[in-house]
Amino acid sequence: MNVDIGNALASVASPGVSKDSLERLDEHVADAHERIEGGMANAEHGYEALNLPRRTDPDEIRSAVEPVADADALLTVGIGGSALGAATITDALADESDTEAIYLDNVDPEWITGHLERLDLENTAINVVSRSGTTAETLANFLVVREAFESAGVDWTERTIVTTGEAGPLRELSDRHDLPSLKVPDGVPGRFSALSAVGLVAAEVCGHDLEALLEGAAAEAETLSGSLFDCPAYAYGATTYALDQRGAGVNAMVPYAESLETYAEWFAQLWAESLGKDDLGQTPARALGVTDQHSQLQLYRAGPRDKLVTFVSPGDLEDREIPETDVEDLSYLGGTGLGELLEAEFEATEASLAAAGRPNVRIELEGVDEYELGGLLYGMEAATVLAGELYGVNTFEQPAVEWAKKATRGLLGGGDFEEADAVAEKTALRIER
Ligand SMILES: O=P(O)(O)OC[C@H]1O[C@H](O)[C@H](O)[C@@H](O)[C@@H]1O
Repeated sequence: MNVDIGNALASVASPGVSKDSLERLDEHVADAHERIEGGMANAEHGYEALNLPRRTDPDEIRSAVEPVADADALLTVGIGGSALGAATITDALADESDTEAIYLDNVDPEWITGHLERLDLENTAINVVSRSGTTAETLANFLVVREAFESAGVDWTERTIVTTGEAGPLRELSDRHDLPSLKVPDGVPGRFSALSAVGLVAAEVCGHDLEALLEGAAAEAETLSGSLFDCPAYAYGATTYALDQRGAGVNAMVPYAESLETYAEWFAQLWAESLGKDDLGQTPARALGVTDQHSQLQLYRAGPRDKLVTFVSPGDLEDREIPETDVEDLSYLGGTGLGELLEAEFEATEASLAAAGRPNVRIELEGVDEYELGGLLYGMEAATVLAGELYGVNTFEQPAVEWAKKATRGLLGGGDFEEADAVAEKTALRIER
């Protein structure tokens, strides 16, 4: 990926960052890079994720999924980092696949029932993913899915792959039923695990090229260096950090490709959980080009000056011609392509923000394929790690999320957790109809 930070400069935007400030920040980038390189070399928790392009073994994944390789549908049961990386990949590359990829990452009972009633379970495979093996939503959904398979007379043990940590309830269950299983690599937090089995099992079942995904990521890894001016990922991490320091507390991720909508969800988790701590962090927002030009753009161009917009330009998409028309006012559209229109809208929107002095950054891809996607995922992970170093936070923990997990467990009688008491102590001021 390439990154263009021109529209984030103080000469264009406010808040903006001057070239001089970026040069001063570059000294901190050099220190941060040294820390990151050391962490990678010593396989330290979190930093190890940046080694995945070299460590992940596609053959191991291929052999684990062999028993279900012919599935018409793959039900991935997982949440957060155990679903969004895989979903980003299979949604982005969906056109190349005959297998329907479904992600059960919510416990909405009607929605789950709808999927289970609709699918031909005999030709459906289950991909259960949980790093900890204890996440209530994932385990509950798995129990429900399992029972649906049993009721339909389908042997779920023949149709299930498990990806989890070394130990825990899901590992035990997988051992007990002798299920094909893969391990979430040590030192790799869920939201950084897209390029491991966590993200790649679904990609393999859907027929995507794992080697190309990893090669794209490895090429991005090659760019990591001690200067933001030599490394697109660091340029992004450092610029967003500098803009946040100057008041851009919101980062709206706006891919200009329908296929990358899920990528914005993945990025939101990565950015929010990694950097949102110690009263610091930048709030990720999600939007889609061109659709949200007609809903959110007004706010981004004329609302409070607290936002950075990050565009993802997908490069050339396979175009579709817009037919000629004899309606005079529409004649400018005839003979062009939808892709051309998309590109023009993107450039116009980018220019409109710059003209209003609103900071924006452009991430450029050369198409949406495995190689480019691998580079994008890796690049944004590296950007996040770099930003975490600059903020001085612990990028790889998420203690604030654990609090609500304990409260939920306490409420359901799954143990004695003082966090659950806070639910009963809620302050109420209800206005009734
Ligand atoms: O993979 P799991 O252990 O099931 O965790 C799934 C998700 O749940 C948590 O609440 C964390 O905040 C996420 O970072 C994690 O990705």
